[in-house]
Amino acid sequence: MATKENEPLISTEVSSSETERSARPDETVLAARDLDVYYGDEPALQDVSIEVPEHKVTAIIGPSGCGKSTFLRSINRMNDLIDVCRVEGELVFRGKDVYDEDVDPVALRRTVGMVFQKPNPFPKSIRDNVSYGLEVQGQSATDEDVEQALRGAALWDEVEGKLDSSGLDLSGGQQQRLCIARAIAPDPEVLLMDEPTSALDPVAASKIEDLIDELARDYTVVIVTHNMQQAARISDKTAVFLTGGKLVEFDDTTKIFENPEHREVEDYITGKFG
Ligand SMILES: Nc1ncnc2c1ncn2[C@@H]1O[C@H](COP(=O)(O)OP(=O)(O)OP(=O)(O)O)[C@@H](O)[C@H]1O
Repeated sequence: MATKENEPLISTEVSSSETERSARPDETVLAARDLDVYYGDEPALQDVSIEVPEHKVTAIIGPSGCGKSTFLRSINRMNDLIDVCRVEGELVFRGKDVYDEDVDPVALRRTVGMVFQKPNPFPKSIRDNVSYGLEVQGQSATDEDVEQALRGAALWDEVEGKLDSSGLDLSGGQQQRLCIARAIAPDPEVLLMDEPTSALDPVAASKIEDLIDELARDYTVVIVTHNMQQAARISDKTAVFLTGGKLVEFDDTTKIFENPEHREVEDYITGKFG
């Protein structure tokens, strides 16, 4: 759908590191091919095909109930925990279908970590929260591992010297960065983030956005967000799901926000529906 020249629907100003990232060629690390997901007989995703590029930020946007979280949970098989959920089609990570019988979901979740909407640290010390990320995978965590993960989550400077205090005593934004530290401790390749800033105040949210930009240097990030400005600011690629769990458009973020192909996408982005 063409828009008037020089009139983007949403401004997609990018930071310098995003420009560096955008200049890198896309190398697919994760691909959904004709993916269908059902809850009982109800389809939540229909015929979704998408190629997620390595070390870039891919945003998943769309109205409530269109299957964004379902898609994210399909990638690291969190949907396995829902009895009525059934997956058809392919979800290939580094050439291997994650639904193959010989894939261990726990090992998969080490490589494909997840951060949720509401910060959910355990009622344990900051150190134990981070160590858990490794210990759940059967590895022990050294002080260096803990420091490295906290540094990676841009939290170290705020918690150095109080690693034994409770993770629950941190602010909401710090708790979310602690959850990110827990997710990156086992050194995953992919980080799935399900609306990671929607429970935070704008300052805390902005810190997480900056952090996501940093994280994309080391990890491939897939983020679900309701906030279109956020998707425009931080992502390289954007996938737009619309009602019925269909992927309507997937392209460079600038293209999606400045000149989408589909009228439904333009209507969604300009707030005409959704
Ligand atoms: N555990 C479940 N059991 C049955 N149906 C479910 C379950 N989880 C999600 N659904 C249904 O699947 C569809 C997609 O839900 P999903 O949570 O993936 O959408 P979403 O786009 O992430 O929504 P939101 O933006 O509101 O979080 C919805 O119709 C929802 O009701």
